[in-house]
Amino acid sequence: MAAMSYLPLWLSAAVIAVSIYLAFLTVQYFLSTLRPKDFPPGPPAVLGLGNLHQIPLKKPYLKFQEWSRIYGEIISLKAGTADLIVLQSPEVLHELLSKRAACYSGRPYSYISVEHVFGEHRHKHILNVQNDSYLRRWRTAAAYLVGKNSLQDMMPMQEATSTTLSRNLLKSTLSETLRELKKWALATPLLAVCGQRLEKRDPDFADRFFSIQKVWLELLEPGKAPPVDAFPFLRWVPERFALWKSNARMVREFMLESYFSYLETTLESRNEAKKKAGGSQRRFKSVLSRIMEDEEAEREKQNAKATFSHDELAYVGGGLIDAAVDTTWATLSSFVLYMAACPDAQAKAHDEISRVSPDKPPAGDVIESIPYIRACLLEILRLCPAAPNGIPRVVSREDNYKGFRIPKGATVVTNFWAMQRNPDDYDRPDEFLPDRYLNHPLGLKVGAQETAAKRATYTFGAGRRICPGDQFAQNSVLVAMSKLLWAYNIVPTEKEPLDLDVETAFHPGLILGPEPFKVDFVLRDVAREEAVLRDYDEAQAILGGFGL
Ligand code: HEM
Repeated sequence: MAAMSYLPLWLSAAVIAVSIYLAFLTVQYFLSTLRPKDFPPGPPAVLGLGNLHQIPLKKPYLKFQEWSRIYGEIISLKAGTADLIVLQSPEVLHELLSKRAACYSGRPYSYISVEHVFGEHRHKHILNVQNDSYLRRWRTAAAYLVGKNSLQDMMPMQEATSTTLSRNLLKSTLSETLRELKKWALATPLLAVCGQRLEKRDPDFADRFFSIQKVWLELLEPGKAPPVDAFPFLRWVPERFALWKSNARMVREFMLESYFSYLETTLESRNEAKKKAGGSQRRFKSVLSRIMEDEEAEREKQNAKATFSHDELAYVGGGLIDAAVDTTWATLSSFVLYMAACPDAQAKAHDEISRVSPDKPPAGDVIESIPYIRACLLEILRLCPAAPNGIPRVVSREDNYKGFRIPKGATVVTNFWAMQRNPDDYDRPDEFLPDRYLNHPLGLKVGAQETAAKRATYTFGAGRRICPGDQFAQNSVLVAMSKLLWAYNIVPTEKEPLDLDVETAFHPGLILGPEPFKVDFVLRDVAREEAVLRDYDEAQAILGGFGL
């Protein structure tokens, strides 16, 4: 105060005003880390931190599940000043994401992704597309993965990559086995989306793809990347102290290179097809080539609808492939792990596949006649959802659910993990019991409440942003598993039982896939080797017939 008396009056007044303002901001900051009374319930928040210290950086869905038992189907958390809403029941998922889609279909802003990875293409990447007319256009285009006829057209591609996987496993050493599953997971959407065979790319493309994808997922993972959204000052740390900046650049460069290469491949094959027009060859139309065909037709019309630019198309293709690979890989790998760990279930699956396809590896249409293997897939999707917390949404305007206020700007997380392990719905929910789906189409236990919101799986999300690759992914995994089960016994390499514990056997990142595990693919009998090779040759001939 003594020092102030030497300052001119106006300066003293300014210092006091600034101090009051800063004090006000500080109080406001601290108060906004506490949960308002009318928000959905949740664990008590601490002044200054909210619930930040209680939200685990790894496998948060386990903690959310614990909280669902205490606080119910919808909880709210304060991550510092940010609001987080966790949906934990099919009913709240259906009500908010499907019925109130207008309010819950945007994606939250992520500084690292938007500013450092997407850059000038920020409005084109599906992970950052908001609930607007571009989303509708994007989703209409991706519908080539959804309709019944489109799924049928894709089937030869899924057969071909599954046959290649089965053939490659004949000669794979243990360390190569899991890599083969990854290559399959990339090869399938690559063929479907841009009509390119993985074998026709650089030999190191798959390895580069997976190492960059790992870096990319870590940049999205709380705990691996610094919390630059909660603490903006971290954005200004120079690159030499902020590894995430160079990692984001690496992801961005690979994204540009790969996305535009998918588009170039499609353009080349379309040009080739045009040159050969009138020839007898049937050509496969990938998702991107179908979109281009539609767009050309649209441009020829007067009053044409808006069409995609070259760059937008590259991002449609790239976004689809990126979203497909790790999720499908995780699902197939979990399936393989559970088959090896549960020999009784595998024996039933073997019986079923031998019944429907006694003499040769099954074709794609087998997926219509394997209810037990389908039940195994549903059980894998229930127990090991590849994205247990989905992809976050943002609330676009304030809403109210059963008297609870849901604030504008809150991030919404869907906890499929808790929904799919709820003992009120499922008998012995933590166990692998595929028969539950034979006893009830939704896998529900006797006496479980059946509401319109209940589904066989929630793993693909809900509402306007539901996964567009849902059926395509399920078909891919079913065809691959059918071919693998036809040819092989999947057995643990070592005597000890395989670990299935989510805490130790599964990766803690955003995608829930198994940590490396040891299994052998042992031919069920030697005669099957020749059949697998023949199946592979036939698939190659089919791809050749399609001009691939
Ligand atoms: C088992 C495999 C898969 C799982 C578990 C899975 C799961 C999911 C989930 C949970 C979402 C977020 C949905 C929501 O916000 O409600 C999503 C979005 C998405 N998925 Fe999948 N997915 C799988 C396979 C695929 C495949 C094969 C493709 C494409 C070929 C694909 C393309 C996408 C795209 C483009 C989005 C973003 C959609 C949007 O934001 O509008 N997914 N997926």
